[in-house]
Amino acid sequence: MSVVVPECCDDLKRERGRCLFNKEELTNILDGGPKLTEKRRRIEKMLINTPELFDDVSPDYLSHEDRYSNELRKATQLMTTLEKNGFTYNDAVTTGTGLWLLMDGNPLSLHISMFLDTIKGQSNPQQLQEWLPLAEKFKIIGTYAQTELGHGTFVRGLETTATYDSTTKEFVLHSPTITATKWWPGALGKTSNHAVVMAQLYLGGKCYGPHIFMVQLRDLETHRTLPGIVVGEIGPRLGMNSNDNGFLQFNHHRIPLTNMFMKHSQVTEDGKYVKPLHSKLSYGTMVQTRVGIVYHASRELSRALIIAIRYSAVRHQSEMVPGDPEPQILDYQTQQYKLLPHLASFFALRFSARALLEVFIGTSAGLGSGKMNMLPELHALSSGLKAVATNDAVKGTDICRLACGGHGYLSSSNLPRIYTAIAAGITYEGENTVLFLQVARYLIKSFRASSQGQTLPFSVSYLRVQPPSSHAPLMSDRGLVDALGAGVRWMVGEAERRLQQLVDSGHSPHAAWNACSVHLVQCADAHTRYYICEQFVDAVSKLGETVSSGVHEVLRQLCRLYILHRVIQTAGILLRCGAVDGKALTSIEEEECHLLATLRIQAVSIVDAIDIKDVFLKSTLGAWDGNVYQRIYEEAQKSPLNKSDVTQGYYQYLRPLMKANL
Ligand SMILES: CCC/C=C/C(=O)SCCNC(=O)CCNC(=O)[C@H](O)C(C)(C)COP(=O)([O-])OP(=O)([O-])OC[C@H]1O[C@@H](n2cnc3c(N)ncnc32)[C@H](O)[C@@H]1OP(=O)([O-])[O-]
Ligand SMILES: Cc1cc2nc3c(=O)[nH]c(=O)nc-3n(C[C@H](O)[C@H](O)[C@H](O)COP(=O)(O)OP(=O)(O)OC[C@H]3O[C@@H](n4cnc5c(N)ncnc54)[C@H](O)[C@@H]3O)c2cc1C
Repeated sequence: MSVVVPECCDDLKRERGRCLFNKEELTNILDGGPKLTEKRRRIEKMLINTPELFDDVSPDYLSHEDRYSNELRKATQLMTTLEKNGFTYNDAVTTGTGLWLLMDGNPLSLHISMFLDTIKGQSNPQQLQEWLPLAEKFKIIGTYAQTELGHGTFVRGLETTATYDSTTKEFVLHSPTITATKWWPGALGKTSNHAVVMAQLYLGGKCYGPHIFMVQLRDLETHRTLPGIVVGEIGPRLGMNSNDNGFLQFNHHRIPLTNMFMKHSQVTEDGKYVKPLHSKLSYGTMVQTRVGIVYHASRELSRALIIAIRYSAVRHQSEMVPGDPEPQILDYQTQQYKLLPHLASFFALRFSARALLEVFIGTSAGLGSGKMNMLPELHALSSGLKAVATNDAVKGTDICRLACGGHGYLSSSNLPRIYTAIAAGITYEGENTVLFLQVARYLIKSFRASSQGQTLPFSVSYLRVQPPSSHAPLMSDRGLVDALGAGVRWMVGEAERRLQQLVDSGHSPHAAWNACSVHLVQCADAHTRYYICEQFVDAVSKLGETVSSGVHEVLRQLCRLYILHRVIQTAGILLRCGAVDGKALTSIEEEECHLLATLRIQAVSIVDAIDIKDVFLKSTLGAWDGNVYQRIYEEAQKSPLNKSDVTQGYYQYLRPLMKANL
């Protein structure tokens, strides 16, 4: 049974008819300018015209092995299509487009991200010349092998050793225990023939801490594992099952001296160690990846929002007024409250991701000329934003799923897959609590430095002990952001006081730190969100002069909603430090409800402006035409169980049970 699909259902037509702003202009802002929109669309067109990039059968119906092969087929096709058409894999990553065709964890993602980034960021000139062309042309395929069975977070605790043998000018890589087994790296199991491996460097019996090594794992002709190496796949996971996350053990495996990445620290032929300019430069690939994850999280959240908001405009349920037709569920205030603050979050994250990228580019340029002073600021910002972005994207995506009721639980809605993919982001690339604790360390250090009269770097300058008083009226955007800043300053001051009190009463600084760590994580979260609010307000006010009034108004409303929501979430702290009073909070709550109703009218148009095509949304609930029920029904027909009326299971199990004398 198939029906003629209307261009777009009446509900969505009506929603789109109410649009009060120029969608294309908003699309351009989100992309970073009209040229980037145009480029993204060119890539999309090319991909859409490549049928090999699509699934014949939903991966849900494939075996574990077939899922992997199918994803590998698409990933390799994607890389060749991009290359042939004059684009790079980076174009597919930065626009999000290509990856959405593969997104259940694809076996080349670690190669095009962390493997290449390590080669670019950690190689000396000779290494770069040797490895980069090979990796860029896929002559070698690699991954980033750091985490072990026993340690992921605590990089200094890794157990894999790289012991230098000056007689042969080789490193001997070894996994001395079961817990030293590398565990988790994407594409390590079956795809990669190389890996960048984090291992403890030993010279003359002394350990110099974790360093990075280029290691060939498999023969380049036969793809068989090399002697001295055991490698395999770790088995099914919550999601991302089309990637071959792997394990790896070394048994006194030898690699040449020149395979240690030597841009920052070096080992000479006679086994002498040359220190890097900063001891954490070898963590550079992680920092770079965290910057990218902020974008990635915002993109995944936006996919979920498009699906849930379009569906909420199509779905009618219950009676708002007895006897009236069933309303669109988007008309319920509670539905608006579920979805619209997350829509505001998406914009906030997108603008913050851009600001972070600029800090990253600036810091990297500085590193090139030996300037290390921006590194702590970049580490704190990238850690905090990675944690907030993934936490919020996971929460927001799940709320989108719940907001779609039962149908959100269907695989064909694509919400479960978006959720499981982004859920991993809370853990990988630095578990979020751990990253927040790194931010907290920076906050406390900055707060103490300020007490001693030192000038603070820009992202923490508002923490200075005697800040200038805010002149903005409290209820203005700036006034509320200042109030949030005052709240964070109070929290950090309180954390510092508690730490000091514990130390004064005889606790060691480390024990005191652990005893305050719940509060410290809250400080880091609040600080990062304050930064995000600032970036959002700045971005909207800067755009003010350059964009049409309709677009500016929508952005202003989204920014306002983000700030109001944040103030309500932090009400307890803001009341305690006197930054707001109960009366102000009541009016903020009322304003938020009013804003939800205002934004609701534009909600479908706003998600349209995010401009993600149906082939990338892959959702029965979120397609442009709103033809939800027909799509769900047709997807169900593809279930292999529907191939026959009576399944084998009936003959094998059900019938014998029915015939048994129980
Ligand atoms: C994409 C999908 C695939 C996924 C892939 C993966 O997951 S791959 C696997 C991903 N795995 C992970 O992400 C693992 C997560 N774990 C880690 O990254 C590290 O173990 C750590 C950062 C938690 C601690 O590191 P540690 O024990 O070595 O350090 P410490 O705590 O003793 O602090 C000492 C000082 O160093 C400073 N500092 C630290 N890092 C940086 C930096 N990058 N830059 C600058 N500075 C940095 C810190 O602020 C402190 O400064 P202070 O206060 O003294 O001035
Ligand atoms: C899908 C996926 C893909 C991955 N891909 C890769 C990859 O390509 N390459 C790679 O090398 N690794 C990869 N990883 C591994 C990932 O980086 C680690 O899992 C991550 O760094 C967390 O480390 P862990 O698993 O040891 O967690 P743990 O550190 O054991 O965390 C467990 C709990 O302990 C808490 N905890 C730990 N330390 C502290 C502390 N100091 N203070 C307070 N609480 C603490 C954490 O907050 C958490 O609640 C991947 C993981 C996943 C899930």
